Amino acid sequence: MSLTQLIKNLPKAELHLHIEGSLEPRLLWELAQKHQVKLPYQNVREIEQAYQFSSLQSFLDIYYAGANVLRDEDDFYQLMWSYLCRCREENIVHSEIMFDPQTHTQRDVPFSVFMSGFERAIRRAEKEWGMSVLLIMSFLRHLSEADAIDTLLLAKPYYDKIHAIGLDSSELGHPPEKFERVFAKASALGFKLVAHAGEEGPSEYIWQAINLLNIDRIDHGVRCEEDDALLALVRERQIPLTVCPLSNLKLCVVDDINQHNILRLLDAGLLVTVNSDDPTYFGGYLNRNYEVLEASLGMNEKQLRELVTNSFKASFLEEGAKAHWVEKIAAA
Ligand code: HPA
Ligand SMILES: [Zn+2]
Repeated sequence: MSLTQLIKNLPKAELHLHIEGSLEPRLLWELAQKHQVKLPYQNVREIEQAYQFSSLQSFLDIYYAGANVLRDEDDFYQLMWSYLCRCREENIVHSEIMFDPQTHTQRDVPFSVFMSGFERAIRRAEKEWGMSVLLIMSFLRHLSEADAIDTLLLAKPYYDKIHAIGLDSSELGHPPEKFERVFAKASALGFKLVAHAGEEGPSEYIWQAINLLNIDRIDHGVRCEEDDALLALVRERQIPLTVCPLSNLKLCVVDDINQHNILRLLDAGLLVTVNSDDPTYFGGYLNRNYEVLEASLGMNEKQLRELVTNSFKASFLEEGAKAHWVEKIAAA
């Protein structure tokens, strides 16, 4: 079997996916018409052509503008449903999905609207094909810690629907230490913790995410390689990194995909995983990210199997479920 076929066939978990970053240009266009939101584009093609980025911020500006078409419960249902159907096609059997509540509450779209849309789609996918989904509520780091604390309080009626807390948006100038207290509160409430660190920001931000926020997992983290002591710690503690190759290319975190360090980190014994981040903006869903590693970095079958196995090991699934999928991968 070719590696491309094996990528398709293996059951996979995705651990770093922003649901707002899975908004397809066509749905964006349709929802803009539905709600009479004026877009700076004349058609779907022009939306696609606007997805050229030079930095994280240049992407975030377009990403937040796109999210502005999400207004009612059915919009959030359709957004989630489209991604989950894609998971089914790609054999992603488990996904830990981030959402940015502040992107919506700031526009007066309340928790009840987006949470019920998400939930309706998730229940359907669980029922129809047994997919498992966990939600990660992410704070926008360009906003204040007080705003994050308010958001944590607003989410109270939905705590049983949320598994983990995350931190995303503009990294530079917004270090993890800014959110130390709200992460401590979230931890006391029993949430798992993740944070974007070391994507555009320096390795110092990864230290802070580990030592001050006590995260269970680092999103991106590719810049850990710049600090030997950090690299050793991440390896020793097996702190998972949710790496997103196409995202790193599109946001110029790496100049060339041939220079990506993901396989070097894997071969050095780190618990690295492959993810799509914001697939409609970065040119590919999960399988495409694996395919790029084969085409550009020469990923072999052993490395592929390790990466896919890691996606379950690094997940927040219970040990029994992890062992189940690890066995399935070995047998496939
Ligand atoms: O890759 C990302 N980094 C930071 N914030 C984000 N919000 C969506 N995607 C990203
Ligand atoms: Zn991300």
